[in-house]
Amino acid sequence: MTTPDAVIVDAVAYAQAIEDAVKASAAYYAGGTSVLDDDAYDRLVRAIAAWEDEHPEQVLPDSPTGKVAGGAVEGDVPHTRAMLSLDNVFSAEEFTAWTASLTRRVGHDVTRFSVEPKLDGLAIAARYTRGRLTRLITRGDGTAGEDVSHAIGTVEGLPDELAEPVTVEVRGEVLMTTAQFEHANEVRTAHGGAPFANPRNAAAGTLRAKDRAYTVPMTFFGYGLLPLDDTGPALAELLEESAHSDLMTRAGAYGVNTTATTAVPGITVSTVEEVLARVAEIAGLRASLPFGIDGIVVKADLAADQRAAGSGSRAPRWATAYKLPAVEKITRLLAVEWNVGRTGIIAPRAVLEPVRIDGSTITYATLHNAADITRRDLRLGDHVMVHRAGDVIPRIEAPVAHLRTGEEQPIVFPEACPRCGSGIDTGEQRWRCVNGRDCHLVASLSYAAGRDQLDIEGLGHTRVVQLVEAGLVTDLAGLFALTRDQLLGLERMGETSTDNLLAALAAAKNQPLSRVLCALGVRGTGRSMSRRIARHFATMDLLRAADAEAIQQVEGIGTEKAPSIVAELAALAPLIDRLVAAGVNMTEPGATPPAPATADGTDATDDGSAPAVADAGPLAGMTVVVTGAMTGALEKLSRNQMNELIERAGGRSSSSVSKKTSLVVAGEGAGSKRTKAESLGVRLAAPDEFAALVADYVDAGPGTEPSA
Ligand SMILES: NC(=O)c1ccc[n+]([C@@H]2O[C@H](COP(=O)([O-])OP(=O)(O)OC[C@H]3O[C@@H](n4cnc5c(N)ncnc54)[C@H](O)[C@@H]3O)[C@@H](O)[C@H]2O)c1
Ligand SMILES: [Zn+2]
Repeated sequence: MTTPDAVIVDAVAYAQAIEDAVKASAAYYAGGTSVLDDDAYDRLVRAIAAWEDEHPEQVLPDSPTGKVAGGAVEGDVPHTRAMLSLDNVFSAEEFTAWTASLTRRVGHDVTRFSVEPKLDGLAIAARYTRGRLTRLITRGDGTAGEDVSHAIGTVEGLPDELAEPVTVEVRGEVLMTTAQFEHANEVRTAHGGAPFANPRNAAAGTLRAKDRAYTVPMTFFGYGLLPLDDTGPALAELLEESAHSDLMTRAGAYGVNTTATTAVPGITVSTVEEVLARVAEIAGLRASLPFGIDGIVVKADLAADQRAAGSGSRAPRWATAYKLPAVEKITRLLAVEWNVGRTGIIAPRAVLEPVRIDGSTITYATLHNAADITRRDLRLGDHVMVHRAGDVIPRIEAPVAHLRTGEEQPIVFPEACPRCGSGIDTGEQRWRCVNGRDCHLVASLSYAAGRDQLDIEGLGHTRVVQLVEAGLVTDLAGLFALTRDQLLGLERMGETSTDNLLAALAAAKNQPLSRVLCALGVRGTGRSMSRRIARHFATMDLLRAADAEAIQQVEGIGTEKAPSIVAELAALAPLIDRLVAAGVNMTEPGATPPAPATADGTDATDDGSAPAVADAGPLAGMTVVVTGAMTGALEKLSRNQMNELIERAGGRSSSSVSKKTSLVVAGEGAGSKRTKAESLGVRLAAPDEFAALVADYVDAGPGTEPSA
């Protein structure tokens, strides 16, 4: 209930709203997919009710308000006693108010409540004659339902024969458990049918379907037991006078399934506080239940109290549904991402148009595997029913196929591992990178060897795969332990390439700390962040000694990122130690280490001496943006190397031009950034001019100190 109700402005909109609601209800109760999720439907009905309050003389006969099933369903088998809906409460306050009105109607405080889960299926009346199940009837409009006796034998928990030869009517909910729902959709799609949107929908559709080529099981939970016309007078009276909880015990003894068999059995309690405690308990178990519930039903347990409270035309006054937040919403599928897990499993993940479900905004949902996508015929742009319960990862239940516009696009499956670029083993339902558990290693080594990190020439992706597959390297440090013989033993590895690779590896050991950090792949720190950290701490030792608070001194690192960087570095400690042992440089040339903190925790520089952070260099205090192609002395530098150069010279590199930019180095072909700099009056420099400005820093290659 986070979205406000729609407001109906005139009679035309009112009539349209009624038509929409009736159509949605008809689909909802018949097992079709409603174009509205429950929240949207409830909001629409509330808007209709609000308009009717203002215009009581214009209420249309089709209006869903005040009717069982919104008046959208009919039936031709009369019920012995009306099968009603339930009124709702949404909070402890509303519930307490409800008990107060119950007290008024009954004439005294109700001191025995029955509390049971509100099962999310559909109501059914099962008639037993001398112990044999003879007829199944849906709720219909409440006074008459539809005969669905064809479903006898497919509903677990509703035995063909009771333990006693009694003539009674059992009422309860038919639903599909999560497992039954998945099975039903498998069978259904195998028969060419469209998958059901959710278990409730599947149960409604399955119960009403006649002459299907297949049957799929459902489950029944009883919550009512009453006499039929030919029930013997003694039993009839007993049933009329029994408390709800006793009727449930009796139903169980007859062999009917009830909530007593679940993790959330119906119980009786005597106070409002106890009811609320049980509500909280059931709500807490909701996500772990093997079937859906959408609330908790609270009933006056004693027959006398129920009689005294009576019933309205739509709902009894002696019971109410304490509704839980909806766990399903309709939203759109925008994209599918493919992520590689620790074991190399490649799993699709749905990117959704953000939608609020049960208090959180959902933007991703699991999609299990590729076959699952195909089976459910999901397409990009589809409206989809998304389910989220508790902390369980949200999942897409099904596309709302009749909302398709024709603009939907097929979902493209990856042809290579999205992490390491190797092949994909599609032999099983769950796709897997051919490198399996080593996928991550291949990817992280390839990344570490990349041009902007350790820049190890000759160590491309294929070579990395080769090294990993041969078992020669198991982590980054292993690269530096490779021997000439080991390399020569590899396929397509001649003397020259071996020596070149060894030389490249030796040179890589002299890369500055910023690049080593980046190569380590510390989560949350890309290239520029690694540079900022390295310049701030100057040495790996000082960085490793820093706590979260100290790391927050680095620009751009906040309270969230800092502890995670500390944790990552701690986890990487053994690897860092091995890199140090292998002789890898762990200092940042040109950076001055921060001054140590004094005993009282303040910076030593607080006494007015020079600030610890190096502010020397020709670019001190400047923010510099590079655009276009570099020429002259800078020609060979990649964009990343240019940024390194700027930072060595005391500046700050940035990729976008703003009023805060101090200087834009505009090379050949510079376009919009140059124009923007001009319009903002930001200083521009040609590559040669800039090269002269930072001349002292240009040649400061890996591991060398600036000549200044
Ligand atoms: N999405 C749509 O288009 C659409 C259309 C119509 C209705 N709806 C939804 O249906 C709901 C209202 O419909 P309703 O009248 O079928 O249900 P309800 O919420 O009014 O509840 C009454 C029903 O609860 C069930 N129930 C479950 N456990 C029970 C228990 N322990 N004791 C007694 N009854 C129990 C019974 O089937 C009973 O008929 C609304 O929440 C609405 O959002 C949605
Ligand atoms: Zn891979």
